[in-house]
Amino acid sequence: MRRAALRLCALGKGQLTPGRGLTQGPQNPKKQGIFHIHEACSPIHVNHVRDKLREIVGASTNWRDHVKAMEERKLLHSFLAKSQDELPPRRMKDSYIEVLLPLGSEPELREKYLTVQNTVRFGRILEDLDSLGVLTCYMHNKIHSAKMSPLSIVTALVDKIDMCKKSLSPEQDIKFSGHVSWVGKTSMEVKMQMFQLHGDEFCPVLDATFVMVARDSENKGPAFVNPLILESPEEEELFRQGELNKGRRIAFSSTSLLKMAPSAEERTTIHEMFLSTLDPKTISFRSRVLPPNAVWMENSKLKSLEICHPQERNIFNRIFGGFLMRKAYELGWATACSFGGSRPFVVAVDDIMFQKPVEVGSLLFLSSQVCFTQNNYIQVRVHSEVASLQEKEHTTTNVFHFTFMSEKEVPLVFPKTYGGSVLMPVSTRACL
Ligand SMILES: CCCCCCCCCCCCCCCCCC(=O)SCCNC(=O)CCNC(=O)[C@H](O)C(C)(C)COP(=O)(O)OP(=O)(O)OC[C@H]1O[C@@H](n2cnc3c(N)ncnc32)[C@H](O)[C@@H]1OP(=O)(O)O
Repeated sequence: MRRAALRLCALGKGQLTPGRGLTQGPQNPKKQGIFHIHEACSPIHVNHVRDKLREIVGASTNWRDHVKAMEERKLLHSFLAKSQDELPPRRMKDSYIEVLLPLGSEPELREKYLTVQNTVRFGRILEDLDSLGVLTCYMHNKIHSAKMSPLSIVTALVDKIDMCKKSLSPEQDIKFSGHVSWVGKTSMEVKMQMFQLHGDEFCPVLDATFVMVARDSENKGPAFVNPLILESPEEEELFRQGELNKGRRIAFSSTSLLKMAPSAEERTTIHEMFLSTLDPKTISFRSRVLPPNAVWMENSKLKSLEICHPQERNIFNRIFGGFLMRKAYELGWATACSFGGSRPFVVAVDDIMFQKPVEVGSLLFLSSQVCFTQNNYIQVRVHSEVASLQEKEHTTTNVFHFTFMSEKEVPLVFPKTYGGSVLMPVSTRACL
């Protein structure tokens, strides 16, 4: 949570420009990143991405046959490598894909992506990014002699998504691109970009970094991925960033407030915030009052429940990560909207960790709250838990962090409890 907080701090101070800046003019996407490496690529239609994934994995098209399809996948076990050295290295361009979302030319498709404010549903974009990320990884690990892959590739982490534009038009075509930019032993980092047609050029609107993990054919244990060969200084730099990201994630998880107490500076900030909410008319620690233009964090909460029907399954008969993200995002958006009292625009998404798969048939409990605000910015945390219909026990599957920009300046949020102040990014408060 603390890194997301620091990003908001930087946004508030104008230090951090999401992506390439909100007012970016038209650019030629072929000139960016590693685009020039694959000039001849023709984009896949967005509807074909899932069909391709289904073919690669051999997933059933109806729920009735899902057990049989999974039994067939067991046979692919023998194609799994015993070590990474057995696998041929791949270039970044081997996994490079472009996907077209023709909102401009296909009005029937537009309906699925449309908001009532005549913008594009970001939740749908999250679903497309998730599917594209997985397809990119299958391209990287493609066995040319086999139609089906022995790997089950799952989303482990949405490291970050930065929007470079406030809102997207539902009437202009969108193009996605993605490629594997770093590999470990069983994990891969994927970089994705999104562009929207403006005049006759595709302009950048979003940058995303996801981490995918390869599992065996039954999705029960880890599986090796093909190594990566680097062909230019640009690719070496992307790979180096991937290494740094891995190190940062390890360091970040070891400083989690679930594992260690707040630092002296953080404790001081928490205490000062607590003191600022004490009623000056009493000398009691129990008598709390809100400072002007502030809201108790607890009063910003919204909750929802989803039943995870088979329709929302992924190719491995678990619940599709993109669906979980869409539902969490929409609850987060509603939380920001009701808190700020005006229309929020998503600015960034950080650190969505997929800790456990969600089984089909589970009950999905989402709970969302504002955990920090600054000027027009609202940071929302959505916590997701599942329970089966039979067992009452709840298990956390994800924690989502969304940063929104509201049309109007928003109130401050104050935690009433120690738990609330730990959720609050104290390091961000310290930088106010
Ligand atoms: C039309 C009809 C339709 C028919 C049906 C088809 C329906 C189609 C509709 C959907 C289509 C699209 C589907 C596309 C698929 C989407 C994917 C998903 O949904 S997936 C669903 C959503 N996702 C899920 O459900 C996943 C749930 N999570 C899990 O299962 C596990 O936490 C785990 C497998 C991710 C890691 O398990 P763990 O025991 O920790 O594993 P290990 O210790 O063994 O480490 C292995 C490697 O992983 C690394 N690593 C680990 N964590 C992270 C991290 N946070 N950050 C970074 N890295 C991480 C670690 O460093 C190591 O790397 P390396 O050193 O080897 O390189």
